[in-house]
Amino acid sequence: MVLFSYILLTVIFFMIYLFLTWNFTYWSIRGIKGPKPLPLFGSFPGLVTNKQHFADDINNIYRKYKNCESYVGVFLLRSPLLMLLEPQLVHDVFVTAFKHFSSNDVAKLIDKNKDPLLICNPFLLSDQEWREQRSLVSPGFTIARMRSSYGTMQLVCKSWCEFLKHQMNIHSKDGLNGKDIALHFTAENIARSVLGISEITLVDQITKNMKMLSENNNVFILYTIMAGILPKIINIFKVKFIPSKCEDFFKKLIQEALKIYLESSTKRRDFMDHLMSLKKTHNLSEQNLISHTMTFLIDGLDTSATVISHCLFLLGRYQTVQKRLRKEIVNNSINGEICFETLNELPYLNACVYESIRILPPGLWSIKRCTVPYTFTNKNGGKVSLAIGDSVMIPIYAIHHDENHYCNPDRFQPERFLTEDGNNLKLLRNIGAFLGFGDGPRMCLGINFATIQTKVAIASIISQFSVTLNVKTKPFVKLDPKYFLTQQDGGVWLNFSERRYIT
Ligand code: HEM
Repeated sequence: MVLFSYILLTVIFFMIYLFLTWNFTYWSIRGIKGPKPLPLFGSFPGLVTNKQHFADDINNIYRKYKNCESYVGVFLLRSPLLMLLEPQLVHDVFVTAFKHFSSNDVAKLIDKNKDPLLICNPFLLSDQEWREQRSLVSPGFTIARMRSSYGTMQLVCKSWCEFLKHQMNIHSKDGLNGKDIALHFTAENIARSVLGISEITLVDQITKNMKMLSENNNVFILYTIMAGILPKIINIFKVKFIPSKCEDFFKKLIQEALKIYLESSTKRRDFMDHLMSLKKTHNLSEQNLISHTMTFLIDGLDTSATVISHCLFLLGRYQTVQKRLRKEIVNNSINGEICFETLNELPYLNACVYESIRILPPGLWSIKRCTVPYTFTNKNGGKVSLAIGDSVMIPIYAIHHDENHYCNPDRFQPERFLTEDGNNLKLLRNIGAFLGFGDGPRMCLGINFATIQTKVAIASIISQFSVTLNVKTKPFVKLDPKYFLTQQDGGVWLNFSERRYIT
């Protein structure tokens, strides 16, 4: 009996082992090199063990192979991915060969019937649906529309700085949590300048619900892991991405915003106004209006807060950069305020924001699906042909930290984004070395709003406060393995001391 149980257990373990490893030859039989995958973990143990961040696992593979290969075969748990190591190939995927890779891989995990708030989000759409929805909303993101929200953004900054002074009085020893205060700002800013809502209790609830969605969405995280082990599961069932409680909250919030717009007697020229004109011209349903507005909250709130908190972290760590930035801001302010056109053209502020996004990009990697067969050529002359449904991984964080493109890559050095003709960013993007907002036809739709929102927040803080790192903050850049998203290890804790004399 004991012997029988022993044999049965061995057979079961062997079957599980076979199941977990049978497709690990996917790349080797195509002649593609890559790290030896581990059963269950695939090529990225950090994803399961939490010992190091998933993006650091990617970075290790990138660094090991980049000098001899243009791409390697890797496994996300059990799912095969072709990881690109040469920025030029990455640029091809985003721009020149876009039609071959026009879908985001994550879209396959979402069921739009279960998540009606996501039905119009361009990030999750493919083919004709994506083209239609993106072209419908794009005119809502023009610089002219952003300009019309700028006055409100400045008011939000004022109340945010007052909030910080108050918080510092209460928590002077512990410092303030950079991500929390940045989320407070982006939530209030989007609530007031996009939704037209100014009730502060709602702002707190927006932050709470967004955190639930991005940090504590355990069901969806578990489902993503299961889909990595059993890819076919996505054809059988999908889970809801937005928990019902959050969905109800956001739906009511946006319905309230639509009501405020309709009842207001002043003409607005903002994003909401664009959506309302679409309602008339394209017969947009209320559900579509709500979903387009939700895109702003889902894609824009946490990403911008991440950039603001990390930019403050790096400015706190590099005091000479902070002083130079303050000088630029103060010299270009009139009565403590910067006008919209000037804000857009401050070169050092721009460079600080882009350098923060380079060092700690909110999108650490990207996975694109092959939509039309495509062949990549390796630097050693080999080739690999991808079929529809194969996926490529773009190691954004690793490319941003590659010393071939950025010397001393961990150093915060905004000067690298300054050139006399101001073209350095364009150059880096064209060689596939800067991907903070993606590139090509699917490049971040909210880039104008995101950069203005981030710059106005940083300018207000730096002109009014000296920012230093609290002792709780680890000074060297390292991703926190406990979070799937971008977060400095241990969090960002900041001290703000009010500046009495503007110099
Ligand atoms: C600093 C803040 C932000 C960063 C760093 C950022 C970054 C990105 C990145 C890397 C992508 C993916 C591009 C790709 O894989 O092809 C993206 C897509 C997108 N972003 Fe942003 N984003 C930010 C803020 C915003 C805001 C405020 C919005 C407002 C609506 C927004 C809306 C979108 C949308 C709709 C897409 C999908 C575009 C498409 O697939 O056609 N983002 N963003």
